[in-house]
Amino acid sequence: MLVGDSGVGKTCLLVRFKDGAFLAGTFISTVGIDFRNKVLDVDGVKVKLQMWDTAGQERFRSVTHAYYRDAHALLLLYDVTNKASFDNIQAWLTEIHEYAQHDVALMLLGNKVDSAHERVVKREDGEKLAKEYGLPFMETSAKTGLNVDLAFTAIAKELKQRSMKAPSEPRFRLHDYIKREGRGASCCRP
Ligand SMILES: Nc1nc2c(ncn2[C@@H]2O[C@H](COP(=O)(O)OP(=O)(O)OP(=O)(O)O)[C@@H](O)[C@H]2O)c(=O)[nH]1
Repeated sequence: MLVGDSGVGKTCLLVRFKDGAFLAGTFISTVGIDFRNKVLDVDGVKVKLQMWDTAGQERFRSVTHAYYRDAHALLLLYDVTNKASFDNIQAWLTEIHEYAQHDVALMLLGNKVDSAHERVVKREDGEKLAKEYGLPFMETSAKTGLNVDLAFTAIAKELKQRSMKAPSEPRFRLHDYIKREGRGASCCRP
């Protein structure tokens, strides 16, 4: 499930991952909730991701609350060109702790890094916040595709590991994976 303020790029990130395209131009805000499926091959196993795109607007909050409970993973986004969206991350985390399962896989993403001139949230600020909460963190761009596949693949690997419960397999470590694979990605252990 993708969550975060309105306009941070949740729908665009999802469309980039699903279809490899970027929705440039008019911003059409999500109404309520929407979903898309994608089947991934994760180390030889087919993983079907059902990805829920939530509306960031406050007026739809009660709708999205109902979906947290069933989410296995959450991508929490802010927009690096919008300070308020970053400042609101703590409020989103409070909401997540209230409504989501306590062991939900959670990742923090700072989106729109292609807009270098408009950036107001430094990468280090994202890293610091992620470290504070023990979250894996990456900067992404739905426009260029930077780290988009990586974010979803890392989550898919984590979910596959959790559902297979194969003790013989080496434990998948999401933090280490994104640190190794990410372009400009970083991770922060608690
Ligand atoms: N430059 C740039 N623009 C982006 C990026 N991702 C999204 N946008 C733009 O940001 C605006 C909002 O994108 P959406 O994906 O609709 O935002 P959202 O988070 O789904 O918004 P809500 O549905 O209201 O919650 C659109 O005009 C997009 O074109 C990105 O990575 N880079």
